[in-house]
Amino acid sequence: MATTLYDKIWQDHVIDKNTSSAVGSEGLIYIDRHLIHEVTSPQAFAGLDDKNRKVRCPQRTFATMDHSISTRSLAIDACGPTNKLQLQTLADNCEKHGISLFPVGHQKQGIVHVMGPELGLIQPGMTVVCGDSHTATHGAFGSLAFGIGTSQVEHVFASQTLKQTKAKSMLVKVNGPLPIGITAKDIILAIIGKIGHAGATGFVIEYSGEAISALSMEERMTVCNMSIEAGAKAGLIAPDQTTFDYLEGREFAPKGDDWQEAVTYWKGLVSDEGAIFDSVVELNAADITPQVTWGTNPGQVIGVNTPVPAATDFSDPIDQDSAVKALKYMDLTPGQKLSELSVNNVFIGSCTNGRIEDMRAAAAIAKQGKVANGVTAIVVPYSVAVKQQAEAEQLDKIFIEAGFEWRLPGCSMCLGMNDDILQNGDRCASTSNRNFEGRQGRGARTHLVSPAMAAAAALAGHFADVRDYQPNAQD
Ligand SMILES: CC(C)[C@H](C(=O)O)[C@@H](O)C(=O)O
Ligand code: SF4
Repeated sequence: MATTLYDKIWQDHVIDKNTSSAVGSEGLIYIDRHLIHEVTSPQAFAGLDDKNRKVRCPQRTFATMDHSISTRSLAIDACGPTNKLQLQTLADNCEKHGISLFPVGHQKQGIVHVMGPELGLIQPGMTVVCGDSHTATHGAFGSLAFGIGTSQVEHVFASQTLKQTKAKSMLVKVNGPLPIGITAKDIILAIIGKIGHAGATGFVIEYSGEAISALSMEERMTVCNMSIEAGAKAGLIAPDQTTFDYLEGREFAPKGDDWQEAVTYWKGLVSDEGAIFDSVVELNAADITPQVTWGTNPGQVIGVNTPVPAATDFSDPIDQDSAVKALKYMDLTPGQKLSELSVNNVFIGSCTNGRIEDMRAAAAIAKQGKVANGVTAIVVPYSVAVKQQAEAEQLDKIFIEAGFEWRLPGCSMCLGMNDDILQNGDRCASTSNRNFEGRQGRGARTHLVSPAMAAAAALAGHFADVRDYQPNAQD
């Protein structure tokens, strides 16, 4: 029978091979990689300690510091005693249980969803979990990756397994080549705009189509990262030559004969011709324009040249209600042009868009002008490796010269668990993935955009169509 990529990974990981792979079936699955950070691991470690248990597979578990760290200083007490305690607790727990930790200042430190791929820890066909909702990022490698709660973190620590319910499968096809100036971020925002922020609830999404196949690994990670913002359990992209080229030679990738054997296995990790999906959604890449969220969920999104909608534009009463609330919170008027909307903050970073390619795209715009008066713009690479690469390319100099701040890696203003917090009434063009009320600070207003769009907003002081900037500025 023709099966999907999701079915194949499920079947390869259910411990009892008699487990059904029908939607809704329950199975105990083996977990290949467990990633942890300072926020969701302490209670799980405490639970283990209470029961006198050990971490079953410390060699499959990797830790980093990302949420509670400063982007201005490497000192773990730079953001106060509570953050320091959280970070020190992670260090103590990793030491006690023999888990590799990449702390602040370490060459391999980065946001948890990036650290794994950069090291070659995430490979096609694996199951990957982390106590963090954006774990779906790793699906870009054709691995089944999803966020888990703290009690599940404890379960994985103790047993390296997890009870799971087989989700439904959704195929999202993005047909045709991507137009110039349109990025992976615009693709995923357009998808969420089409299906809604809960449109994939109960599903694992597989992304395919010409526009997806043409993406780099890092762009694929951007797409999969936001699967959760459509409500999906996970996002997947079948591995191909782009995946193998990215992985080859990375620290934890298989080597020699093991590499050849792995690639042979990975090549089979595709949905079979004729595999049945529970839902199929199609988009034409040519129709995608630079996206900007206007509301307070990532599905409330429009093209940069589309006027702000009115609640009455929506047919569903729930969407209408949510639009009324969002317009009020965001202080927007129906019909308003985004190009007339001033921003006073710009954040370029996060696990969605802190990649080297993002730094390059933003720098290509930044070199065309200066940050507008009254705008604070910060650029936060998502890992030490990206920071160093960007500095080797002198992108930091371009940003600083244009009036942006160049910071140390971490989650930063994506959710402000450090001191990168917006004030009441601030309006921010942000490359992160969530625009909920108060996400970047109480009363602050977040508009999700691509890195190039964020940089353009920084220079203009309001939203601007990145396609109006000179394309050859990237040279
Ligand atoms: C702090 C963490 C548990 C949280 C998540 O699960 O996603 C954070 O990363 C976020 O983006 O809101
Ligand atoms: S960058 Fe944002 S979304 Fe990503 S892990 Fe950190 S807080 Fe969560």
